[in-house]
Formats: sequence, C-alpha cells, structure tokens
Amino acid sequence: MTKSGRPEEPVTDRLFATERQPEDFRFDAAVARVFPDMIRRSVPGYTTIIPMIEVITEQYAQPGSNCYDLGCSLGASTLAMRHGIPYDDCSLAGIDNSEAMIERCQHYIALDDHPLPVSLRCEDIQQTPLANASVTTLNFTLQFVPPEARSHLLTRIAEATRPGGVLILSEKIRFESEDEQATQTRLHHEFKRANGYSDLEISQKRSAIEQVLIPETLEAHKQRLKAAGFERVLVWYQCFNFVSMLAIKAE
Ligand SMILES: Nc1ncnc2c1ncn2[C@@H]1O[C@H](C[S@+](CC[C@H]([NH3+])C(=O)[O-])CC(=O)[O-])[C@@H](O)[C@H]1O
Ligand SMILES: O=C(O)C(=O)Cc1ccccc1
Repeated sequence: MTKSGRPEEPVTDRLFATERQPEDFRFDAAVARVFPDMIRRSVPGYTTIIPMIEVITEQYAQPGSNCYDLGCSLGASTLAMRHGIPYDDCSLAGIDNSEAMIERCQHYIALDDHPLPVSLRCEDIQQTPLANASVTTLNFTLQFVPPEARSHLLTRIAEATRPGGVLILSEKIRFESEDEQATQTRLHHEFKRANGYSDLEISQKRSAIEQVLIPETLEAHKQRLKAAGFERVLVWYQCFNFVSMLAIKAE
C-alpha cells in the first residue's frame, strides 16, 4: 500500500522468474500484490470476460435480490457486477477466503465511485450463506475447490437462486482427447510466452498449481450444473482451455 492507503501502481508478476523450491500455490500477500498483472497475462480472455460479466449481470439481475461474487480476489468481477446491476434495492457481496485479497479488495471498492454498497466477507465459499440470489459469479474460483466438494456448493447456489436467475461460471478446463489437451495446453503456454513469461516461469507455475487448480471437462461441468438444479447451461466464451458458462434456473 502507498502512504495514502491506496494499492500501489500495477506491479509486474515475477513470482516464478527465479528458481524456487517446489511449493503449492497459495493466494497470499505476494500473490495479491501482483494479482491484476498475473491474471491478465495468464488467463486468455480474462480482459474480455470481466466487461461481459457486467453485460450479463444487467440482463439477469432482479429487483430486490442478492448478487454474489464467490472468490472475488481484488474485486474485478465484483465491480463488473456492481456496474451491471440496474436496481438500487439489490445487495452485492464479494466473498474470498484470502485475507490478503480481501484487504486489498476493500481499497479497490472504495476507489470505485458508485452508489451500490458492496459487502466484502473473508469466508470460505463452501460455508457462506446464500439466499434470494439472481446473479452469482464464480469467475475462475470453482477450480480451486476440492472436486468432491463442488456438487454440494453448486447445489447450494442453485437452491438459493430465484427462478430465471443465473450462475456465471468461468473455469480452466481439461479435454477428454489427449491430442486436444496437448494442443490447447501448448496454445495456453504460447499465450503466456507472448505476454512475457519465460519457460522457467511457465514450468514453475505449472508445478505450483498442479495439486491446487483441478480442471474438469466441459461435459463434467454441464452435467453437474444440471444435476445441481440449473435448467440450461451454455458456453458464452471460450479461448483455448479457458471457458465461461451461463447456468440458468428455470423461470
Ligand atoms: N474455498 C474458497 N473460499 C473462498 N475463496 C476461495 C476459495 N478457494 C479459492 N478462493 C479464492 O478464489 C480466488 C480465485 S481467483 C478469482 C478471480 C476473480 N474472481 C476475478 O475475476 O478477478 C482466480 C485465479 O486466480 O485463477 C482467489 O482469490 C482465492 O483466494
Ligand atoms: O497461470 C496459469 O497457468 C493458470 O492456469 C491460471 C492461473 C491464474 C492465476 C492464478 C493461478 C492460476
């Protein structure tokens, strides 16, 4: 933070640039500090998905409902939702279990001059209470929840969602076909290289996230969302192995 309590100017992600001891990736203070740069240079489509979350929120928010951003990090998706909600009687909550993220997120929310209040909670999304929801966002967060806990969370979200409400679910995915998996992974790595990451950075980050970020197939996501209680699931964005889905509750 600067002396004025504002987050400093964008910081370049060099966390994996020098040789490190293997250690699982965590959303700690070092990651929170470089996060805007890291996610923009690492996730193909992130800079398109954020403004589209605003567009989708505007379409599906319902008056008098609650909107949730689960795994809000520094609040990029939260702010997109805030700007999309066209009613002043909606509530918006951003939830993340990383203290470092929530602390910095408070500053970004405060810097955004907008009348809709945002409540930030440092909580595990697997336990956080959800009710009367119209739009819920999981923008690259479900992938960090243990696979065996994903159905329970999605069922809680579906049950808390009003008729006609939605879940925006963005995920890194894997592919059934070994060939496609190899090609899409290579293209993702080329995207990272084009954004200035070295081979060492790419390979050390890959090892660090291996046990932490568990991708599933698009088919597995679709089936589980339907079993959880969503009527329709569509893919509205894909770039390489990164997709965003819209899961819609029956009217
Ligand atoms: N169980 C959990 N409970 C709460 N938070 C969690 C949990 N597991 C992980 N997180 C949080 O989920 C966030 C995932 S980042 C989201 C980007 C954001 N949505 C964006 O649009 O900028 C995506 C990425 O880094 O690829 C991190 O802040 C974790 O602390
Ligand atoms: O960097 C990667 O290779 C990813 O798959 C995306 C990512 C982005 C931010 C934190 C963890 C993983």
